[in-house]
This record gives sequence, C-alpha cells and structure tokens, in this order.
Amino acid sequence: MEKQPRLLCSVLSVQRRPYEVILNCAILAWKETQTTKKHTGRGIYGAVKAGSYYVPMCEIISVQEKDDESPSENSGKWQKVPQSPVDSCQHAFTVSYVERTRQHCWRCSEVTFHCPELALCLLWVQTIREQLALLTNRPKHLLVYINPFGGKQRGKQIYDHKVTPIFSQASISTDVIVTEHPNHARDHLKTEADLMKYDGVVCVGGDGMFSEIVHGLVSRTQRDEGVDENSMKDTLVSCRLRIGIIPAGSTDCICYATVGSNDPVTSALHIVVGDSQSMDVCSVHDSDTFLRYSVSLLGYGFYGDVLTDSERKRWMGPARYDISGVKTFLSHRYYEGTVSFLPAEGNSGTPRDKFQCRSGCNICRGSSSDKLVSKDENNLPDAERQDDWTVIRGKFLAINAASMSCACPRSPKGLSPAAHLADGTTDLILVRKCSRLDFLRHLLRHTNKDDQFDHSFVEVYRVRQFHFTPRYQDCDSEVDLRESGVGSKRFLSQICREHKACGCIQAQSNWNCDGEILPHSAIQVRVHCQLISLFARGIEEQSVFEDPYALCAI
Ligand SMILES: CCCCCCCCCCCCC/C=C/[C@@H](O)[C@H](COP(=O)(O)O)NC(=O)CCCCC
Ligand SMILES: Nc1ncnc2c1ncn2[C@@H]1O[C@H](COP(=O)(O)OP(=O)(O)O)[C@@H](O)[C@H]1O
Ligand SMILES: [Ca+2]
Repeated sequence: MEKQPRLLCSVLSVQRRPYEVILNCAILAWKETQTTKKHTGRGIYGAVKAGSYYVPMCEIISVQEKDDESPSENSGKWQKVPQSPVDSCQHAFTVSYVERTRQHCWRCSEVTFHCPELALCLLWVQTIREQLALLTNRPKHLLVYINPFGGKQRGKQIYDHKVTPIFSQASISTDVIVTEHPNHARDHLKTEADLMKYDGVVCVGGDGMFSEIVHGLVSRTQRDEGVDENSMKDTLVSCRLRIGIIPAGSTDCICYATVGSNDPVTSALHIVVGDSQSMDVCSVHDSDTFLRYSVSLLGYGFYGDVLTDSERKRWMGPARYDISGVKTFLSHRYYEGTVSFLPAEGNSGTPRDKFQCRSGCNICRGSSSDKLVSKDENNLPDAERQDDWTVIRGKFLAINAASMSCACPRSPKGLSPAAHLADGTTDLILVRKCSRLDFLRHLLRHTNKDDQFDHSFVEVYRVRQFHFTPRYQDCDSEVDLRESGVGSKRFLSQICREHKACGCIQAQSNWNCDGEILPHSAIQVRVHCQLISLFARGIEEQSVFEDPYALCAI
C-alpha cells in the first residue's frame, strides 16, 4: 500500500490497552504500544508482541462520539483510581466498519477508542468525518421500492429490521415505496419519480423486481435522451443512477452473482460504501418492436417452461421452482428452430475459460473502452460484420443466454461460470435433443463442480448478438411432424388448437427473461455493454475473503 501522509497520530486506548492510532486519507490503523508486564516468578517482566490492525477508509461506515460510562467498560462495583494516561481516558469515539465473515458476507463491526481529553476525542471524530465526506461515491439519498410479495413475502420485514438501521447509521435518507401491484415500480420510475433527487435506486425483492427497476430506469433514460428503444441499431445511453439489490426473492441470482451472497446486510453495506459494478444489458426485440431487457438469463425451452409452469404455483414460494423443475424435466420437451449469432471476438475470452469474472475483472475493464460501439479485434463495428454471423438449426431442449454467470444458491457457479458481468457479451448455450439421462447429467452439473459444457450435445458460444426463429412460426404453414413423434403430416394450425387436449408436442416455448415470462418465440437480442451500474463490486477473490483486510494484523 502506498504510504500516505499522516493526518492524526495519538495514543488512545482500546479495551484499556494503549494503542498508537494513525489516520491517513486511506486507512485508520491502530497498533498496540504497551509492553505488557508479565510476572515470571523471578521478578523479571517481559514484552508481549504488539497487535496491529487497520481498516481502509472506504470501508468505514460511520464514527460516533460515545459516552464513556458504558456498562461494558465500567461494569464493576467499584471505580479504579486512574494511575496512568490509559486509565484516565474519559472520552471515547466508536468507529463502525465493514468486517468480512464467511461466504462473501459482510457485517458491521465496531471499535471504540478512548481519549484522555475531550478536545482530542472531538478532533478525531471531526477528522474521520471529514475524510468520509470526501468519499463522493457514497449515496446520501435513495429511492427504495419494496415488493412485499417476493420470495417468502418477507421483503418489508427484511428492509425494516436489517437494512434501515444500517442506512440510518450511515446517515442515508430514503424515500420508500411499498409496491401495490406488478409494474408499480417500473411505471413510477418511468414516468413519475423525480430522479434528480436521488443518488440511487434500491429494490427489495427478487430478480423479477430488479427487472422492473432496470426497465423503469433504462426506458426513462432513453426517453430523456431521445433514443428510440424500438430500433435495435440505436446505441442505448447508460443510466446515471446506480441500483442496489436487497435480496428478498426466490432465486436472487443477480444479487448472488454480483456480490457472492444473497444476504441483505451484505447488500446494504455495499450500498453504504458506495460500491459500483457496471453490468451488461441485453435488449430483446421482435423486428422493430422492443420487447424487454435482460441482465441475467434468457432461457428458451427448459428454463422457459419451468418458469411458465412455476407462475401457476406462486403460492408455494421459492419451492415452486423445484416442483416445476422436476415436472419440466420429466416432460422432456424439445423445440426446433434456428439460432444465428454474431460471435464475440478479440480479447473476450471463451465460456470454457477456467478463470471467472471477479471484482476488478480485467476483461470487463478492457471492454469499457469499446462500450459505445461494439467492435471486433479488426475494429469493425458489429453492424459491418454481416459475414461473421453463424447459423445453427436443430432440435433443442434448452437455449440459454447467460449475460453473467447466473450463480445462485441452487447453482453456486451458475449456468455459465466464466461469463462476465460487464464485457458486452452473453454466453449462448445450446442444449440439443438428447436422452433424459444425458440431460439430467447436464443439469446436475449446474449444481456441482463438473463442467456442464463437456457433453457432445452441448455447445456454447460467446456472442454479441443472436436471433432465434422457431421452426413452426405461424399456424398457417404446413409442417412435417413425423420426426416429432406425432405420426403423420398435419397442419400446424390443427396442432396448435389440439395439442393441449391430445398431449402431442407443443411447437413453441416461452422465453424466461430474468424470471419474467416473455410470451414470444422469435426474438433478436443485442448486448449493450455496461448499460447499468449496481451498488456492488463483483465477487471478491477468495484470498481477500479468507484473509480479511478490513481488520487484519499488519
Ligand atoms: C431436475 C433438476 C434440475 C436442477 C437444475 C438446477 C439448476 C438451477 C440453475 C438456476 C439458474 C437460474 C438463473 C436465474 C433465474 C432467475 O432470474 C429466475 C427468477 O428469479 P426470481 O425472480 O428471484 O424468482 N429464476 C428461475 O428462472 C428459476 C429457475 C429454477 C430452475 C430449476
Ligand atoms: N405489490 C405487488 N403485488 C404483486 N406482484 C408484485 C408486486 N410488486 C412487484 N410484483 C411482481 O412480483 C413478481 C416477482 O417479484 P420478485 O421480487 O422477483 O419475487 P420472486 O423472486 O419470488 O419471483 C415480479 O414480476 C414483480 O413485477
Ligand atoms: Ca456479459
């Protein structure tokens, strides 16, 4: 760490032991100074090795003056007569800071420094506050939307009990809206909210609720900037406001994949310290009609069918996905169609890479300069790479586009473990028709450490754009369904009318678009590099986590 000039340096006491406490603009450090007297039985006193600690300024949450007569410090029945400067410390201040615990979870921890004089105590408090005020990336005023019906319907409780105290401690003020119906948050952001008042928007809920916020903010930004969302060719304008996610949904994939956990306190602390993580957003069109945005999973076939079935079981809460997952797996439906895509080239890596997108990812950082026009290594804009499109026809059990890993508690490394949060690409995973047993093997690899792409029936490509067209696109065309096991040649129009009753194949699936059903089959998708930002920093390397630097021996 670069040496910074000291702002303050004093001997203060922590738990009745003297520490040399140093403040510079990057860290607060405290190092034990006293040579503790130990009686050896022979009249000799020895020195105990001093402990040193530091916390980065950017991870200090707040500083408060403290009444020194706290019961924890002076709980005895009698008061000791002060004999040394340490014993006479009457004034104190408490610093709250981020502490890393297990599995990428953060907690709020505190340390109290006792000072011999009031003036010194006030000087410390004021200087730390001044340093915190220089951290301009921290939000001061937030707009919060709570979905009271997401996940286990505990959104409001989670916010009131776990998040509000942390925001108050960090002096963050909030306007809170508890949503009353689907799309309440989206429409409020799109048309009513006075966004200039806020430094960020927070959603309390699951991926569906996050999707509402993204739609509200992105659409509002395009409208304000005069960008036509219906035009696939238009470059979208990035949103000014960062989004915070307090996980209170069923899958919480976006929170899990950007923070490393689905813990509300951790997410609240990432908001407080003003973290920032850019994210790609896919726009989904049907010809010249804008349909939706997606930041995590666009899934046709298996994941589309799971979602469609699970919506009817919403009353079950998160367990609906397990029931619908098994049911959809047993139905073993496949869908025919054509996938065409524009591969990502240059330094974008591949979905089979062994390294994963982590906090400060170099690949994502490198992509930010290309963000306005997506180009390949020969510097050709996507629009001029018409010859580079690849076309694949087939029968698919699943077509998944993962714009990020899609890691979640059900699948800790995600659908595409090497996908990047902010590289301007999505990983297109094609699972061709195969036996039930093979498909099960593939699905189970989402839940363990084995490579889910290492199957002959699975292909994966890193792409900037893709199109999907189902084979049976409209009900007037004559099709041959013998291969589909239906028997003889028929008209699809008949099948569309009859398949529900007769149990024959369903010609089309729906897209699962970040957990929302998109009742379209033919779509065109384009990735917009780093269109939004989250109050997150990406998943920290395990080494940072196992050897926490927020409070560590130095
Ligand atoms: C028969 C055994 C199947 C085992 C498959 C396990 C694989 C699980 C991978 C899950 C990846 C999920 C990607 C994220 C999707 C979410 O956006 C979406 C909505 O979340 P939320 O709004 O919080 O409810 N969740 C889903 O689509 C659930 C998919 C579950 C599939 C079993
Ligand atoms: N007040 C509300 N009543 C009903 N549905 C709502 C409300 N607010 C938001 N929603 C919708 O609930 C759906 C699921 O929300 P989400 O928070 O993602 O929970 P889950 O993870 O359980 O699916 C989203 O489609 C969202 O639009
Ligand atoms: Ca990406």
